[in-house]
Amino acid sequence: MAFYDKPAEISAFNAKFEAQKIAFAPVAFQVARCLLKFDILKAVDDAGKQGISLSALTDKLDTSEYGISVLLDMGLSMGLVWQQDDNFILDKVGYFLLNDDMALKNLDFTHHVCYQGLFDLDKAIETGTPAGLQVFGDWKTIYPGLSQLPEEAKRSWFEFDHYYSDHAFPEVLALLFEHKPKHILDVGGNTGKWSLACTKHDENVNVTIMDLPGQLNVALANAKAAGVGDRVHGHETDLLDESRTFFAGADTIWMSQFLDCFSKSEILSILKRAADVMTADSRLYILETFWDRQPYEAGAYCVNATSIYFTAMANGNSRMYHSKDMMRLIQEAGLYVDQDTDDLGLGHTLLACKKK
Ligand SMILES: C[S@@+](CC[C@H](N)C(=O)[O-])C[C@H]1O[C@@H](n2cnc3c(N)ncnc32)[C@H](O)[C@@H]1O
Repeated sequence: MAFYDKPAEISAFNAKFEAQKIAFAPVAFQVARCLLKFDILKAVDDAGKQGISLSALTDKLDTSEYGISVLLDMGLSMGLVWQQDDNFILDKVGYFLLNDDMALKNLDFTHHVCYQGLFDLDKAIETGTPAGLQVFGDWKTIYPGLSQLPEEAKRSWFEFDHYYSDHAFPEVLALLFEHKPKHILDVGGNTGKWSLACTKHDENVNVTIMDLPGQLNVALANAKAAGVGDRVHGHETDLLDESRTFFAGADTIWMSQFLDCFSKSEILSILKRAADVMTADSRLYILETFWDRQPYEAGAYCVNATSIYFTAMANGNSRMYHSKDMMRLIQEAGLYVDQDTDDLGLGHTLLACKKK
């Protein structure tokens, strides 16, 4: 990690400007979203290097002249567009907002899942509960409610989750199958994407998905539809209930983007229960995005911002961890890290653990 280890080199004058940007950050966010939603940025992009005037944009688009002008003027201040004479021209940040799929997924998730609930971030911090989640329902954590979220929130939650894991899965699949697993326990298997990838990769492997009932039903239906229903099995559980033990028939345990859904004490309890069903030959794989292991500062920014989703919306007590915290918990649970691989997928780390 080559960032966050020295004070910013910035003048007081510019630092004061940065403080104003933070004060108006939700405004900037919603302006960016509207410039995308109403195709204004796209129309500016389509106009190329010579750009396009406000009146030409008004003729072209369904949005009012007032709407376009007020959004684009803020777009100038945000560096999304620049102006030459009367024409607006797309600038670099605007280009990436329009074309970078990670920025689009993050924006979509922030708007549909987090935005309203973030109003209650202070209450979440004070109470250690996901106080923002009440905008969607009365669940203790977001996970039992995932399949019942409003349509747009549900779509963007799954797209966000899958965007990150989909990028990592092809690379980690090869690493996992180096050890020729026969039966994989996919803990928090969600919609079954990993189980389907494993059963496609190896025609003999079996997978048992352990998850809450809502997700498990969807995952098993997906496995059946993919023709691998006989090799993808279900084990319904709620791992917040410490009396629930792990499925014991697997040689390999897989936890992808899973432990970040739990507090440190919950992780310790989960890892101890995993260790209880492991033998000296078993392997437990943990795939996570640790903020300190990101190759670029942009990655650490996204990972730390995602932590706040866990605080306000998901459960009020979990986060994207520093890798040292996870290492301590792994040790305390009676396991050790046998293999530690960074820079997989989009800033993912794979920890292969064995029993001490
Ligand atoms: C962030 S998703 C990870 C999905 C998938 N493993 C991936 O990499 O894309 C977390 C998963 O953990 C499950 N989960 C959350 N809380 C749980 C609990 N208390 N018991 C069992 N599963 C839980 C959720 O239902 C969800 O499927």
